[in-house]
Amino acid sequence: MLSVPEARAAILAALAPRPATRVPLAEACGRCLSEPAVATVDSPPFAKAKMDGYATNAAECGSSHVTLTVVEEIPAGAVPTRSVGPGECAKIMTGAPLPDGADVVIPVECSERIVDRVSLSPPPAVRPGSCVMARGAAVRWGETLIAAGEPLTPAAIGLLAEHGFDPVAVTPKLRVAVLSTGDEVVPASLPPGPGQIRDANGPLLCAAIAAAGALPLPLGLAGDDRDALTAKVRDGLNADVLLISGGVSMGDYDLVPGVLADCGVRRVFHKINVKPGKPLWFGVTENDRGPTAVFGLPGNPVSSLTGFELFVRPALRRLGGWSDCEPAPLSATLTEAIANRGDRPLYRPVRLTDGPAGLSAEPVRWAGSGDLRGAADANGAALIPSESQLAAGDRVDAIRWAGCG
Ligand SMILES: Nc1nc2c(c(=O)[nH]1)N[C@H]1C(S)=C(S)[C@@H](COP(=O)(O)OP(=O)(O)OC[C@H]3O[C@@H](n4cnc5c(N)ncnc54)[C@H](O)[C@@H]3O)O[C@H]1N2
Ligand code: MOO
Repeated sequence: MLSVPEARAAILAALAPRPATRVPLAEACGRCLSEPAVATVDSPPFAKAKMDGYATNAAECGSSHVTLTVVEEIPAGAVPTRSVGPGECAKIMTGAPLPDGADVVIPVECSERIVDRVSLSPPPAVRPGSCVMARGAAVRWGETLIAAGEPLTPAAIGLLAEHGFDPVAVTPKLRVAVLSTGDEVVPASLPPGPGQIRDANGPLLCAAIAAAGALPLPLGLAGDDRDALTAKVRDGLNADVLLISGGVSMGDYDLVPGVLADCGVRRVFHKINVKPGKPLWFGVTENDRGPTAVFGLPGNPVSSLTGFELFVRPALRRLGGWSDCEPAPLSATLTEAIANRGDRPLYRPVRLTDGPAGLSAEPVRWAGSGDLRGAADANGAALIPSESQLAAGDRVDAIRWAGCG
């Protein structure tokens, strides 16, 4: 059986970033540029006033009182029509270009206007550049703004806008189909009959997909019937990724691996040495739309969630062109003793909290891979090695789940 790192490496090796698409900049947040963005202008493009006030030369500001002639007014958006010489200044608004001859702005609070002259009380130690943002202080033309493979943040979107990247070439928003299986499962909106349960995995996985910045495509439910399951799977293979929950283990009705093989999905691996999530199945297939990555996630809801965080999210990052696809490695201090008597490494739901002594991991009450109550109290998982007994204060590796603070 593959270890977690081996399984993740096999997934990342089997997948490649999707080809770029041009989208309006407003739709690009969270996605990756397909090539680096290079500055098209200096920023700011001209030396500009950082305060409303009077632009003049620092040489005029040597004494605590100085009276200057106001030669013009420069609102933001206007261009100075003349330079300022000795004994002169220009009234200027925040964001307006400095006139030639000026290298400081004295804030309006330090001034008293007398018709076309102004009496300034410059703050002590005014130096050239005071209250001025120099041309190119933030960015120089031609420098790399954002590398390919970095997910775009709101600030990055603003930076791209500043340099005219609209529309912008990014990896496409991934479409992720979600199918829940099992005769016992009914939609969450309906009352379950005897022996039945509501579908928790469909809504859980759709929420995790959305939190990962992809587009969930809910396919609903398929019972333990080979033909019905095959029809739904074929539908799901039109997406970039298909997630199927349930039916991947050893039971007589665990039809998923067989149906996927019938549908031409090439198995990369089945089963991982981890708890929860051991029976996870992963494969890929090619069709008219390009490759589809297929995950058979174990039916227990916390197994599906763990499988998503450990394997599906990195796969989405890989397809989305991220340069770093691995879950962020965290190290936390256990707040209480915890044992793993099993023979598989355990990703134990915990509450991760930042404190003065660093990150702590508090095990939540948890009854195992069917216990969503415990998982909902957690915001991540701590890795407890197989057959180990850890004490309060021991350090553990941890991961944070998406969408949890
Ligand atoms: N003989 C063996 N039995 C099992 C093994 C094994 O190695 N040998 N592995 C166990 C492990 S570990 C897990 S995890 C489960 C996963 O099995 P399946 O993926 O086949 O899932 P199901 O049997 O369909 O369901 C398991 C469990 O989860 C419930 N479930 C299923 N779908 C949903 C849903 N959409 N929402 C909420 N709950 C769901 C289902 O009713 C079962 O209780 O197999 C073990 N068995
Ligand atoms: O690995 Mo299963 O996922 O124990 O619950």
